[in-house]
Amino acid sequence: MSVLAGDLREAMTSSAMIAVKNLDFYYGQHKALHGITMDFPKRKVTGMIGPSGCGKSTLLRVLNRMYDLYPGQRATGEVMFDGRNIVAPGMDMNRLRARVGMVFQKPTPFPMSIYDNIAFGVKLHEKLSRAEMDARVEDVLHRVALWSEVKDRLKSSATALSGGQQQRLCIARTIATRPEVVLLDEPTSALDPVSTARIEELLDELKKEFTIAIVTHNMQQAARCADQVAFFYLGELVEIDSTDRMFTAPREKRTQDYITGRFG
Ligand SMILES: Nc1ncnc2c1ncn2[C@@H]1O[C@H](COP(=O)(O)OP(=O)(O)OP(=O)(O)O)[C@@H](O)[C@H]1O
Repeated sequence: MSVLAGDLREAMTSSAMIAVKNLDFYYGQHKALHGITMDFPKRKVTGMIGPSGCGKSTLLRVLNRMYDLYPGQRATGEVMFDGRNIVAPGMDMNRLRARVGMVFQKPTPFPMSIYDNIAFGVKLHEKLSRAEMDARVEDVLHRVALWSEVKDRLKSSATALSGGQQQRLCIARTIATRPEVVLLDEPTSALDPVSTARIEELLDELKKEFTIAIVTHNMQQAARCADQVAFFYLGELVEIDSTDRMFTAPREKRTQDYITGRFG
C-alpha cells in the first residue's frame, strides 16, 4: 500500500513525467513487484530506498524496458510516459532508451576514447556535423564538471580515467542524447567520498533539466539529493513522501525501522 499526503499527491501527479499504476513484474514465475503505483515528478529527484532484494533495481529497469533484453521477464500494468504505456507492446526501444537514460552502479565506459564514449550514443539518434558533435561533447563534459580534467586528452582511452571520472563520463554519455529522464542505480556505491560528493552536486544541477530516479542504499544520500523518497519492501511500495517527511515523520513502522537502521 502506498501512503502519500493528499496535497503532495496532487502536486506530484499534476507534474508527473512518469506515472506508474498497478505495476507487477515477473522474473519467470517469481513475482518481484506487486501493484506499484507512484509518480516520478518532472524535474525532481525521486530516491528509491529499501533493503536488498526489495525490487528497487527491478523498477528502475522497467522504466526504460531494460528487462526486455532478457527472456522470461515481463511487466503488467501501466507506466505512462508522454501519453503512452511503455510496458505495452509496440514501443520503439531505441527511442525509449534515448529518452530514458540509465547510469549503472559500476562505471561502464566503453573501451574507446573519452570523445567517442559520448559521440557513440549521439550518432545512433542524430546526424551532427563534426563541429556540432565537438560542441555537444564539450557541453556535456562541462555539465558533469569533467571538461577541465579531460580537455587535453579527449582522444585517450576512457578506461584510463579514475572511477569517479569514469562515472561522470557515463553520466555525460547518458545526457548527451538529451533524455528527459535519467535513471541512476546506486551510482556512487563504487566511489570514494570526494567523487560521491561531486556526483551529488551534479544531480542538483541536472534536475533543473531532467527528471531523475536514483536507487541508493545510503540514507544520507537520499536525504541530501531527493525531493521525494519511495520506500520498498519485499516488492511492495510501502510509502512515498517528500524527503523531509520521510526522514522526520514516516507514516509506516517498517519505514521508520528501515531508515533508523533497525533492519536492512
Ligand atoms: N535476473 C533475475 N532472475 C530472477 N530473479 C531476480 C533477478 N533479478 C532480481 N531478481 C529477484 O527480484 C527481486 C528484486 O530484486 P532487485 O534486484 O530489484 O532488488 P533491489 O532492491 O534492487 O536489491 P539490491 O539493493 O540488492 O540491488 C529479488 O527477490 C531478486 O532475487
